[in-house]
Amino acid sequence: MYVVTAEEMRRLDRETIERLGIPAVALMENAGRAIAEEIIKLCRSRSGSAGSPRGDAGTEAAGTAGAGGGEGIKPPGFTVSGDNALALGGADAGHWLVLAGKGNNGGDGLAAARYLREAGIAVTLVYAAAPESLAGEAALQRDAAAALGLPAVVYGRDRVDFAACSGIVDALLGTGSAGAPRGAYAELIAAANSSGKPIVSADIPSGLDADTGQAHEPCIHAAVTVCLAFLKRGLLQYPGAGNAGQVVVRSIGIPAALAREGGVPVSLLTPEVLRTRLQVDVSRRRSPEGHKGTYGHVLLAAGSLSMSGAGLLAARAALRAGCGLVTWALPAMLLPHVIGAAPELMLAAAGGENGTWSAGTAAEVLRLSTGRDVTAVGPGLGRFADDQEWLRALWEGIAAPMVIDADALNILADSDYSSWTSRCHPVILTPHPGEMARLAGISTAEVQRDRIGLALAYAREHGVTLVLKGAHTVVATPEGEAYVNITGHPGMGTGGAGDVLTGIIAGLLAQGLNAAQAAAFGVYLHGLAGERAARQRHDPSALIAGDIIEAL
Ligand SMILES: NC(=O)C1=CN([C@@H]2O[C@H](COP(=O)(O)OP(=O)(O)OC[C@H]3O[C@@H](n4cnc5c(N)ncnc54)[C@H](OP(=O)(O)O)[C@@H]3O)[C@@H](O)[C@H]2O)[C@@H](O)CC1
Ligand SMILES: Nc1ncnc2c1ncn2[C@@H]1O[C@H](COP(=O)(O)OP(=O)(O)O)[C@@H](O)[C@H]1O
Ligand SMILES: [K+]
Repeated sequence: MYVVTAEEMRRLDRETIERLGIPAVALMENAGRAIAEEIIKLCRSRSGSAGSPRGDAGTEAAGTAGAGGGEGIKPPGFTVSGDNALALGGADAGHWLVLAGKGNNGGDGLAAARYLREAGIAVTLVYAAAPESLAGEAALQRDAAAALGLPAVVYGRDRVDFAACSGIVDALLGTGSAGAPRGAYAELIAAANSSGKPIVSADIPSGLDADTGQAHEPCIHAAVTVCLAFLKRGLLQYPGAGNAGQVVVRSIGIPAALAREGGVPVSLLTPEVLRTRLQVDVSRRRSPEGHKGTYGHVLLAAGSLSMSGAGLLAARAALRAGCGLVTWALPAMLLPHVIGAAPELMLAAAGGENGTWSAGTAAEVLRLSTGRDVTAVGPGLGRFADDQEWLRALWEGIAAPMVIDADALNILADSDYSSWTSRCHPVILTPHPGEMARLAGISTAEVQRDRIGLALAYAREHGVTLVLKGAHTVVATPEGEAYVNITGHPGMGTGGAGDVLTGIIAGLLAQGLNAAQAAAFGVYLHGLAGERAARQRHDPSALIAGDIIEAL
């Protein structure tokens, strides 16, 4: 599933209209119908009649519906069914307010209003601006609604009774919105939010930045957002993702092929995207003849006296991710204490005698990395004298992919690593927002302001695969593509969860996945395992990092 900016969306709209010759109003009709269908679905689920509604009398009259249930197989008969998607199926019809802006987002809402009326739902149009100010397709929708006799009021001139309605369609502002909502728009958004009524937003909640996910003041709090054609970046990024409610992406006649051909760089990380865009074998088939040598060997340089557990978590996660062998290099003093903690691991003393790392251990890590398929560094590493020289020696000397996490990222942030000899093998960086802030030399708040945009830019500029962790982790590649993950949950905000991810990604790299595949699939599996682990406990907040490994 493609994820677009407002600008990309406008380009795809234009191409559909100008190159394919589909009239703009046809797209708007499809949008209106999709919005109405989702509202009807919401009405049905709220009134408990979620089952497929029967259409016209024809279906029942044919006498063939309801085969099964012990009645045996009935012979096929003549059937007719209605447009079930636009039928209330016994749900309370209610009365909806349609808040319409003067742009095309408003036009979508006006088209939806006609379909709602068709389904038997009473609608009142609430214009944010004088109806005469609407233009183009939105004006056409205004006139169609008027010709049909849909009641309409103008905000500021007429009274709007929010208390009496059953729900609100937010068609005030869409991808053409700029800055914080002004005037009547702001007042309508505030009134809709405080009404307590369910709000269904057309395309994006009004007041949301469609690209960054920043919520202006005020911004609609939607129960459902019917996103049109392609998912907008702002709906995936917090806080916007929190304002959107349940997001449904509906097709309106803009072919996905246009996004593909047009090089839209961002996708939602789904099994289908993993299979098709990233060509990952998500079934993780193993050859019947496979042996531990087939599945690769991870070297992990991690752990120190106060953070040995980080190394252990990463090492165990790499094994659970399916690699053949894991060697954990750690400070010599720790080694006797972790023997047996995970009998499947191989241990190698590489650090200083006092349980910490030292610059002089780089030579030993380099030696250990020979013949290993991947080296992961960072979990529980700590900082030490001349650690920049240490990391530089590994960066320049390890002839295999590297995963760099935790304190190794902080070392990198303190280094001018663009001046280091460039590597022939890929690097995956896995920062959380705080580490990302140090790497990019900005504040954490600035990192969170547009995670997708930042990840794309940083990965391209530095030639690395970047895993920007946190809710909706972004994986960005040096080639300028990005994948946004939505597996996982806030219960995974627990010490060591990131170390587990490092191990998973390293384990996948060892099995021959390329950097983008290992990062994306690793992030996806990590979130999925977190979900599964949470289900096994009574509350997601009880999750600890080790549970994620066991759920892999
Ligand atoms: N064929 C198509 O094009 C398709 C379009 N589609 C739909 O159209 C939407 C995009 O429509 P759009 O480009 O007309 O912009 P839209 O979001 O309605 O807002 C523009 C209006 O808002 C106003 N305004 C702006 N900022 C403001 C603020 N802060 N506070 C107050 N007012 C503000 C601005 O007024 P101005 O500032 O220019 O006076 C202008 O009048 C898209 O999200 C989707 O729903 C889809 O159905 C697919 C087919
Ligand atoms: N709200 C959330 N939703 C989904 N995943 C989350 C959420 N909070 C944290 N995570 C995931 O948990 C992991 C935490 O990693 P990190 O902060 O590096 O922890 P640590 O350094 O303790 O190992 C990351 O993979 C992150 O994406
Ligand atoms: K909207």
